[in-house]
Amino acid sequence: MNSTRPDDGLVRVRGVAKHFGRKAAVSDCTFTLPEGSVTALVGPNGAGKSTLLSLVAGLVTPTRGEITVHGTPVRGRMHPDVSFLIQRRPLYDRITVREMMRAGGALNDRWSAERADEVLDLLAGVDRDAKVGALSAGARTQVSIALALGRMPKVLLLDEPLSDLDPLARDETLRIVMTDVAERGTTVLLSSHLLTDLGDVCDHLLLLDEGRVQLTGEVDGILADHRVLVGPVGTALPTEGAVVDVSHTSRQTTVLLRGGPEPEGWQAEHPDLVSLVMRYLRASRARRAPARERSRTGAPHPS
Ligand SMILES: Nc1ncnc2c1ncn2[C@@H]1O[C@H](COP(=O)(O)OP(=O)(O)OP(=O)(O)O)[C@@H](O)[C@H]1O
Repeated sequence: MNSTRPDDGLVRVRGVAKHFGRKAAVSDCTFTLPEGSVTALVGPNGAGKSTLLSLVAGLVTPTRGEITVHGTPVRGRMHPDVSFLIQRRPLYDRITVREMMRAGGALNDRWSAERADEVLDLLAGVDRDAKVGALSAGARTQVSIALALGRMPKVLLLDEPLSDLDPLARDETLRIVMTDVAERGTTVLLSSHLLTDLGDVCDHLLLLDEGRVQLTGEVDGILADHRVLVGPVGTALPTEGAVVDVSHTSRQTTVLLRGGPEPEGWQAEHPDLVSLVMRYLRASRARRAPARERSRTGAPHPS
């Protein structure tokens, strides 16, 4: 019986940190992934996304904190309900797709050849007799996803599944993942820098910066909690809510505001996912930039 209440989330991460020597790759991360949710994991290079995915997968042991899947701790071992597609698809190029699938069956205690086959049959289908090394980047990704889903996971972790793919292959890869979500209610955590591709498929967002969670929750709620304000240069910044990012042209100032009432003197609208994340990323870069850069972009000084 599943002892996890729905509002507990299928995946729970509490106070998790991971240090590599003196470097904190992930610090004090707390979030939940509700069952059946599709979460975009975004953040600048080096934010800790791959480390966080490896922690949830159980491939890396946290320095502090606890991760559970379905109430069972994940610590230093791959959880049976989790599949992880790592960034560099580890496939054997010299064998055929059929042999690769057989290897998948031999290496996993729980394996559905039928499920893996279904994934290979999606879209144009993958030739089982082709050598893995001869496949296109899109077909390689499809084989990797077939191997991941053949394990019948409840949680699918994807690290940059769309990198190196052309727009059609990106779209098709996301369709394969979303088919699994629709048919089996799989919970997905997916890291990517390709924000426009994520907007259509992700209902939750996890934004990391310097190893820390900046935003987490339902996309709709996060967007509703933010406003993009546009006003003439010199308009006083809002005093309520949190100013995330400020940018100027010669005539107008644009502000990303989190929370607070709609301020007077500004034109306000809620951002879309891409503009929200872009403004957080720019604010993050400005925080790390020298003071000279901060004064050029008008970004707020780190508090
Ligand atoms: N095995 C390791 N040993 C030492 N440092 C590491 C190790 N793995 C990651 N790091 C460091 O931890 C930080 C986070 O790295 P990580 O790869 O998780 O970031 P990321 O958000 O996935 O980056 P990218 O978008 O560039 O893939 C970086 O500073 C990285 O250099």
